[in-house]
Amino acid sequence: MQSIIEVENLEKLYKKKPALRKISFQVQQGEIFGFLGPSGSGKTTTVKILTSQLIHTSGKVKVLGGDPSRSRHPGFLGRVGVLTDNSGMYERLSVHDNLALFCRLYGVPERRIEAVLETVNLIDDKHTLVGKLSKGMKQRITLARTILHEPDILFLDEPTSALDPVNGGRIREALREMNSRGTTIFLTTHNMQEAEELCDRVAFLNNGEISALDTPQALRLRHGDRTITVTTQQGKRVVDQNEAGADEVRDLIRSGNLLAIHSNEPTLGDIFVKLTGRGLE
Ligand SMILES: Nc1ncnc2c1ncn2[C@@H]1O[C@H](COP(=O)(O)OP(=O)(O)OP(=O)(O)O)[C@@H](O)[C@H]1O
Repeated sequence: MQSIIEVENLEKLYKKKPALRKISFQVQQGEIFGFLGPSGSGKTTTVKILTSQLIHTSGKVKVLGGDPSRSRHPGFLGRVGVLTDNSGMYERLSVHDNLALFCRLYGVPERRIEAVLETVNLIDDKHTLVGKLSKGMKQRITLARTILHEPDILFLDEPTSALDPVNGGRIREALREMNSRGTTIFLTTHNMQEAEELCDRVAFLNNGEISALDTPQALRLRHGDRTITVTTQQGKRVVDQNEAGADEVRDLIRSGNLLAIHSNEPTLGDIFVKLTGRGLE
């Protein structure tokens, strides 16, 4: 697979104070890459550097083969989508008319409007004024605008923060659909459940440093304690996942005393705390 983002020893100082401390990572084409970290860990700073909104202090950054800070290299902006908090929508225009404006701006045919509204599940609100939309719907029309020009990479900074579970779920569904059609997604979040659900790989960012980077499954395997909890009529008991534990579980099944078995796999949030000594919130 090909790297679509390459970051090497990236450092960012704000007035001599480090926000990113020489981090390195690569994102492969077609993946959903999660950047997880608590508030102030450097997620937004990273997204801004990768999308040419901020200049880094030192290190190498390549997005789509070029340095975003220097070049706005040919085709860069046309191949990248960035979802930010600021919707920039006209409240007195309908959903359709807002998107039609952006179609003209991007040089995209208006037939794309139907397709993006399908993706974000807003087709029934095509003629609703943006000012009348709920917060979750506004977030979805902003996503629709971001993907009008079919970007190769989509950068999302906390896309579902402040959304209720239903609207958050709709955004995640839309992201999965876009990813299945080939869009690479770089997602920052402090919502570890969102990361577990969506991401092929995750990086843990803490205080401007990457403390782990792998698939959620590999992280769980590496940091799990390989035990299971069995529930019997007498209560709960933790059993090691080894031969002695297997004998114990077999005996419980034979005796008819076993009520439930649960794996004790850690969540990404548990692993984050274990590695960094702090939570994600
Ligand atoms: N313009 C700025 N000037 C000075 N310091 C800044 C500036 N922007 C960010 N910082 C500092 O850099 C560090 C990283 O901030 P950043 O916004 O990248 O973190 P974040 O992980 O995105 O946090 P959040 O989840 O709260 O948005 C923080 O200590 C922040 O105070």
